[in-house]
Amino acid sequence: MSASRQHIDTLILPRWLIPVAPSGAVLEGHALAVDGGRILAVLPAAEAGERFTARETIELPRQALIPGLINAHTHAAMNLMRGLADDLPLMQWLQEHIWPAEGRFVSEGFCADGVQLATAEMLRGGTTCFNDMYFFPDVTAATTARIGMRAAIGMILIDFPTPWASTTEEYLAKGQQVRDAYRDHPLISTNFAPHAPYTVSDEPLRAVRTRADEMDLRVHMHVHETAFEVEQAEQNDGRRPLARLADLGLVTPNLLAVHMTQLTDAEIADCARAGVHVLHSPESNLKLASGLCPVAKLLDAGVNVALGTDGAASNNDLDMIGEMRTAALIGKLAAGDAAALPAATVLQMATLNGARALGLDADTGSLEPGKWADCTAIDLDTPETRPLYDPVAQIVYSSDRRQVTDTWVAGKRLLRDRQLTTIDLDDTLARVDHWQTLLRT
Ligand SMILES: CSC[C@H]1O[C@@H](n2cnc3c(O)ncnc32)[C@H](O)[C@@H]1O
Ligand SMILES: [Zn+2]
Repeated sequence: MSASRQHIDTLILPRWLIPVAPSGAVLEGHALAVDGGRILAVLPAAEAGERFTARETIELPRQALIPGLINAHTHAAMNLMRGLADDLPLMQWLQEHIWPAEGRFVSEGFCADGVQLATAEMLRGGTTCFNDMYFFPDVTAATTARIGMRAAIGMILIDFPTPWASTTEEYLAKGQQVRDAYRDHPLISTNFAPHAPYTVSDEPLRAVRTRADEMDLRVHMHVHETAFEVEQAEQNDGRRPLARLADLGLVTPNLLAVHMTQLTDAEIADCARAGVHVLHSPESNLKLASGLCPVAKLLDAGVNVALGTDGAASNNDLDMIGEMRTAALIGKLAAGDAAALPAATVLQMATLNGARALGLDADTGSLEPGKWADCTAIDLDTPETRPLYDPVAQIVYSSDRRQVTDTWVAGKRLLRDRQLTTIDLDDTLARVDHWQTLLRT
């Protein structure tokens, strides 16, 4: 009998298996079969016993297994600036605090240590993939690949000199080097990341548009974050930033527009027609009092909306479970409709929609055969999450990131029973202490 069974790497047997796609069903008594880092099958546990023998069988009798969460917008290394400048509006926060600190302290070492802290936080919170926009993207990519997490790395661009590059040509050339170094890497992908309409002028944006079209790469950018941004653009340029981006040929299915708190109904329809993806960061929008993204309207119009935390200096955490709860609650308020953004929709925003935005949905974002085994186990057998009528509602509305017990990326268990397997936490925190002492001066 066993001779006819296929020998595979891993069988995971959770109490609830929530694949997100092809259907939003919650499966009980099912198994996830993993081999070579990829999902081989999602099938009834009894059938799994008949079809497979596994090198490792992992029983998770208290847990729900979901696709790994995808943090679709962050600045990972900014974890070292968590709490550095709070309770300020965006432009004062950036101009008076964050940009001066970045000019003084951001370096290869800062980014390596900041990314190590951020990946530790994300893996402990069930996130398996993040989309990053920050200086030294080469360091972010190398650190993330060493740890074994998945990331989309932004080839950043901004009109002023920074510790990473000085001129448009240098930003683009150094970005291209990162792209070349990680071409075909199983964990690292790249995109263009011009900072925002108010910090990148037309010529560099034309260069991005040409290259993004040629390479079919995403363009990740903060857009319509605040009313001030839109008003300033109207005064200075006579157009709203989105209209300027459209004139530059950037409003396409490759645009990943972050924030989008200021949108007319006509702009929502334009985004839907153009296939723009919106990366929603509700907690950063709340903390900086930037505005409300009309998520329900965007979803109703057919826009793909994914979820991200933004950086830890404006959130102040990289907690995607908390972000789901906030997105659901604020989404209902913004829509004036308690039925808007139900839990299953928000879970999809934090998983499959993120993968779609990043162009990674053939590889991750749901628990389907052929995709990488990027998944997260959440203990729902706790006083805080009982009684349990609906596991998806319980994850979004009642659970906490500390209930995440295990996280896998490409079949590798990076968090095992709450212990990180590829990150030395003591070393990470010692490095954080060093930066805290420096930044405090
Ligand atoms: C060019 S690297 C990224 C750049 O963006 C800054 N940043 C972080 N969060 C935000 C935000 O919410 N809006 C605008 N800019 C942001 C970060 O500090 C870096 O300078
Ligand atoms: Zn941001």
